[in-house]
Amino acid sequence: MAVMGDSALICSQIIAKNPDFNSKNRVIHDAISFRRVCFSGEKLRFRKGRVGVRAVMEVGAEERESTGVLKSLEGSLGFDVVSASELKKKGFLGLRKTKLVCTIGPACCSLDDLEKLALGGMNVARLNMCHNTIEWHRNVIRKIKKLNEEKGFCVSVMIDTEGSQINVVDHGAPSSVKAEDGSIWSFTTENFECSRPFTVQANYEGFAEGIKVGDELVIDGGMATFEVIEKIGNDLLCKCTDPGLLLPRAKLSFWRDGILVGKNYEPPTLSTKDWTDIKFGISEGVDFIAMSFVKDADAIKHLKNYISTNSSKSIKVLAKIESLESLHKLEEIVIASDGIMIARGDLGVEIPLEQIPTVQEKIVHVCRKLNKPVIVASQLLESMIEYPTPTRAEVADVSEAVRQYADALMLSGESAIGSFGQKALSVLEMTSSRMELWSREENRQSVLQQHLLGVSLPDQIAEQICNCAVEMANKLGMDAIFVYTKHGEMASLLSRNRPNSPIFAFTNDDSTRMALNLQWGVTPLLTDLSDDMEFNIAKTVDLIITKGMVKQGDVVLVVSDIIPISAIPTLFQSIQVKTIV
Ligand SMILES: Nc1ncnc2c1ncn2[C@@H]1O[C@H](COP(=O)(O)OP(=O)(O)OP(=O)(O)O)[C@@H](O)[C@H]1O
Ligand SMILES: CC(=O)C(=O)O
Ligand SMILES: [K+]
Ligand SMILES: [Mg+2]
Repeated sequence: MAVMGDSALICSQIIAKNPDFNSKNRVIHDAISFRRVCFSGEKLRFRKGRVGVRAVMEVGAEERESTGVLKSLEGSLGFDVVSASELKKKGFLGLRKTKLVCTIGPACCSLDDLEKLALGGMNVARLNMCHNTIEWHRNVIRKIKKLNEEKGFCVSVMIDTEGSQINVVDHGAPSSVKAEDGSIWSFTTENFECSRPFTVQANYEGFAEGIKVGDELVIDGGMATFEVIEKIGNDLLCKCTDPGLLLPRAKLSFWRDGILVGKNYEPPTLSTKDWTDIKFGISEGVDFIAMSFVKDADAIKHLKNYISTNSSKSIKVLAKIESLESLHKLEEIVIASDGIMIARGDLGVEIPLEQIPTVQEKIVHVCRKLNKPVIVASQLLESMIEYPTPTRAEVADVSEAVRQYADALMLSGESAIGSFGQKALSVLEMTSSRMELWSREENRQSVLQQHLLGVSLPDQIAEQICNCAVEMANKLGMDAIFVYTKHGEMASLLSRNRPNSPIFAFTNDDSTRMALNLQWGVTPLLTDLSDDMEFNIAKTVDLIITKGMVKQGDVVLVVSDIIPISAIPTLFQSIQVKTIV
């Protein structure tokens, strides 16, 4: 077995490097089903029996902690540094369940800043391709990967496409411009000199197509409103009817009789620039691509097909719900995608603001029903872009998203350009941990409504096993759930039930590990998995004991769906209970 070979190598390295490794380094080990005292340097017999292999593991783990030389042993357990230290400090129930996404921008792109965000609990770094150069993004991605590799973090990378919304390219001023009541403005796609006042350049050639005199042009969902008074070729002459600010890159939408118009002649979901950015993301090995302004499932399917033929690694495609159309086709989009982002910023431009809370709750619910991770994004702690404390209303908004059981929360400008990005992250971290604890203590968890996802019998069995496992873990107050999973399916089915105990997902697939970073309550661990499930379970439980992460009396529920060693072509799906003695 591969694991035995690796262990033998590690053991001989220890002996060679540490001739005076003495009895003080003795590892006294309480394991599940046996007790064994093992000395470093002891001649270990390598045979198929588990005792020999375990003994080597123990010596190796102790050695790594005393000198930090043998990183491969941390690898054999697969913990990232942040989860490992949280677990040691706070115990199983202290692990945060809600995942945190930070948008990386000029305010947090140095190696040092990124490391601070990683230490602060950032699970996913988001790069918005609307801003900055490809070179800048490449640099940031490489820094994150370097931190993961060299410092033991596990931060996934997401790129977010620019998308094809109609927005302002130029309004003749470096920052914002005020539109006064009754003032007349020309909206054009022509590139003009900065000296031309009252002129706004839009980014899309066909922006005025289908627009009629009398239609309303709304800026950023209500920052300012104009009435179209004349069409001159491709240009629109408009009168300001509701004064306000025009910001750089402000979004334009058209309304007729209180209904959004102009959707038939909008540009495609993925522009030429988006495809360039997607190719870049694939070449840099990002973990997620978030698609802006998704209209239907087709664009998602198209991108997923493209990735499956053009990327050597599996990259998850997230659909951003930020238009009226995407709300109308919500279920088909959720089914087609690998996850959802509720992009409340642009969504608030297309639907009345007072509808955002209920729409958010509905999307979170649909995602949980269909088992897709969901991110709540935009303006969570907006005031922290400028101020060091959040408003009470912002904290309440964050808590509500956690109470709704969103998988993840996202910082945008708060981290990208804000002065208090790390502090904003710690507000998310503390607020979500507090709400999770309250929900558990008050027994507020909402039970998953029965909705069978699986079509084939093995899928249905997996789903039922996960539902039962969580029910059992909650009822019996189990300390942790361990799951062994190749593609993350079982882990996500467990997460979907939002158990009280944390889920440790052991996988030997790096892209599965990085994708699980977005799933509620899952700590993904990259580890060697052998075909022998009993061996995997024994090995991982042992290592966790050795590293002081469990204590006597802890009860762990183990769920697995890996083909057993006999290579009989059947899936072996099981629930086991392990008590640490
Ligand atoms: N890479 C970057 N370089 C420069 N500025 C950035 C960068 N990323 C974000 N920002 C700034 O942070 C602000 C918030 O960022 P974010 O990407 O969340 O914008 P958004 O408008 O919510 O997203 P989207 O464009 O996807 O709708 C942006 O308006 C921009 O000023
Ligand atoms: C995140 C994003 O795209 C939005 O809120 O519009
Ligand atoms: K974007
Ligand atoms: Mg958006």
